[in-house]
Amino acid sequence: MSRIIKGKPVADKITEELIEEVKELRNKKIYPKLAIVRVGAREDDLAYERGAVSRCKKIGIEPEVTQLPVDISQEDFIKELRKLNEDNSVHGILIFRPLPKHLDETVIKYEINPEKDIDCFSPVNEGKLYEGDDSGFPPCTPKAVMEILKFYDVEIKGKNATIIGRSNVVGKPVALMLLNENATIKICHSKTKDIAKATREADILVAAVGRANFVKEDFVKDGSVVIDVGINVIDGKVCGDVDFDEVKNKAALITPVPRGVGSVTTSILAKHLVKACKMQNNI
Ligand SMILES: NC(=O)C1=CN([C@@H]2O[C@H](COP(=O)(O)OP(=O)(O)OC[C@H]3O[C@@H](n4cnc5c(N)ncnc54)[C@H](OP(=O)(O)O)[C@@H]3O)[C@@H](O)[C@H]2O)C=CC1
Ligand SMILES: Nc1nc(=O)c2c([nH]1)NC[C@@H]1CN(c3ccc(C(=O)N[C@@H](CCC(=O)O)C(=O)O)cc3)C=[N+]21
Repeated sequence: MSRIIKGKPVADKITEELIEEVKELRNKKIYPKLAIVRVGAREDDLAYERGAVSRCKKIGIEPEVTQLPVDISQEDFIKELRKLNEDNSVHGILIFRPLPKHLDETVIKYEINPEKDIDCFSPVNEGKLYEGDDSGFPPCTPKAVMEILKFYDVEIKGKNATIIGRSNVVGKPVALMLLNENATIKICHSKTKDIAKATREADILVAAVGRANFVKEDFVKDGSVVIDVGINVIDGKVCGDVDFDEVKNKAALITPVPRGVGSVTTSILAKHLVKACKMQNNI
């Protein structure tokens, strides 16, 4: 039977520190504000929005959601983004990804002000992440995964880590962060042949696919650590990428969904927002 490693204690620790920091800022009449940009109404975006808005309120950060139609043109999207870049009351901007296919992320990412880019969309922050320069903003979810591993004393050095998913938001950066901590990494994606073979050798398995119950018992090595990043909504219920009932008998440690990685992601997001706010106020 696995030990279930929840996100809550990790998120609570970060949240408590931030409550104090924000109190001090508010005493100085500085009011941290997060702008969230959502195009359409994807279920996973809505789950993030709920989590992020309630986390911000708990901490004393003002959340502001800009909701845009799913068929918005690239030109209009960029106009909205420029407004937020120029708005001095906004300290950080989170754009939910993936964006609909007709919006070109490779163009849009050059538009976001890197100083407000608290989830590593801008090539400036991507470059810093690649270089291991921590003056920028690494992406929140990969950072949340690393914080969970650290909190529960999981050794990374010398371990085999397999990641399913290679997006710029989760898969690729989490692989880079695990590599920086001296894991040996393998990245799987939709063109990978025999994913189960690649994941069975993993001491640490990170699932970021976006498909409910994708990871079955035969994907998992006995005694491994399974981190489920996926957020899927089935019949109105949030579930991950891992078939929890099957895998719970094999893994040593496993994160649940909900109340796993997602709750830590929102607290890292809040931490980045406070960092951006302080930088913009020369604190
Ligand atoms: N808990 C949290 O805090 C967060 C959760 N998420 C969730 O994590 C999941 C992944 O998010 P994100 O990375 O943004 O999603 P993307 O859709 O951008 O990427 C999904 C990745 O999974 C791969 N993939 C899709 N289908 C298969 C398959 N059948 N076999 C193997 N690989 C496959 C894709 O491969 P290819 O590249 O070849 O297309 C791609 O690399 C989503 O459920 C999202 O909601 C995301 C961010 C934060
Ligand atoms: N640029 C970008 N970065 C992301 O990190 C990103 C994104 N776009 N698009 C959408 C996905 C999804 N995602 C979630 C994060 C937290 C919760 C979260 O807080 N979940 C709570 C439950 C929330 C609820 O359902 O009410 C939990 O797991 O306990 C959910 C989903 C981040 N994503």
